[in-house]
Amino acid sequence: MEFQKTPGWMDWYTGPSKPKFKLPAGAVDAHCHVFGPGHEFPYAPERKYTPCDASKAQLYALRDHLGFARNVVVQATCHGADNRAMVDALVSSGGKARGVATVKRSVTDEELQAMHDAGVRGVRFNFVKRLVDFTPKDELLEIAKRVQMYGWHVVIYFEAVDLPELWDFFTALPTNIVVDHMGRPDVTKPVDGPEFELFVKFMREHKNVWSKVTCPERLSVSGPKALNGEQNAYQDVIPFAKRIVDEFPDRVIWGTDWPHPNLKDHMPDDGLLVDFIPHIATTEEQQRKLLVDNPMRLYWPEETF
Ligand SMILES: O=C(O)c1cc(C(=O)O)oc(=O)c1
Repeated sequence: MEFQKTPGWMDWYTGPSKPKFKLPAGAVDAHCHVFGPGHEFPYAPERKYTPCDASKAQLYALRDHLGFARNVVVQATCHGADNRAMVDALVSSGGKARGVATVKRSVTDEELQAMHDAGVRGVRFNFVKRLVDFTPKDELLEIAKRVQMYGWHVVIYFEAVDLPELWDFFTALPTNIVVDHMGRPDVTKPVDGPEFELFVKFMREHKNVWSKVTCPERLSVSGPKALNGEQNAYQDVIPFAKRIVDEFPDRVIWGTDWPHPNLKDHMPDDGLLVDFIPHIATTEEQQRKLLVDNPMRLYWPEETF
């Protein structure tokens, strides 16, 4: 099957630089995706965008180039609840990748068990309206209760303005919760203003809530962009991510978000994105927790003690 990319689609950056920041041994890229390839793993009919292909081989080449040891491959919305491309990436990783799936209420126990055996450790609930159609909350709660039996967690993706309305649902979830991209704060608002304070309160009052301190390239308004050797990229995102790392050092993880779906302004050099990390996790201890200890606890708990 031939797929036409969404008009204006930005492809991932080829030939990323080598990071200047040396990742700690065993670092995990805990948020990335595979797209297709479409001829092998067709994009879902209900998708809201059609991406360029981004294969497992290309993802794992990037892992090695940047110096990561492992990946967490998160089901992208362009594949809907058809997890084959993501699961295929996991089973061909030699144990170096685990995953987060998207499932419907109709998923069977056998399917959940097969995904668990392949390395899936979470499900993703998406509330970003441009990416998915609405799923009723009682369905999601039912799914959360079922995956809890496998020790999985729930990844949630939402916009900061929607947190008040989603609060009661999120705080009723029985599993660990991992928030994508810090709940997408509007970084033109103050880091200690009411919107971000609500997110901090969410984490402070609920010890089962973790955050990915990811996607400065999506959230930044001021830049500068992670291109052309820039070592001080995305200045306006730093106070937000740093605040979360400082206050919750044991509940944060980091990932590239490669291949960066739906960027409109620029495609970052992934090597320079890695160089963003020491601006938000400023001590060696914070860096080790963010990149190794925390993602290992969530995704490879059997290897930690
Ligand atoms: O902001 C986005 O467009 C986006 C999309 C997806 C996805 O389509 O799964 O995943 C992400 O992490 C971010």
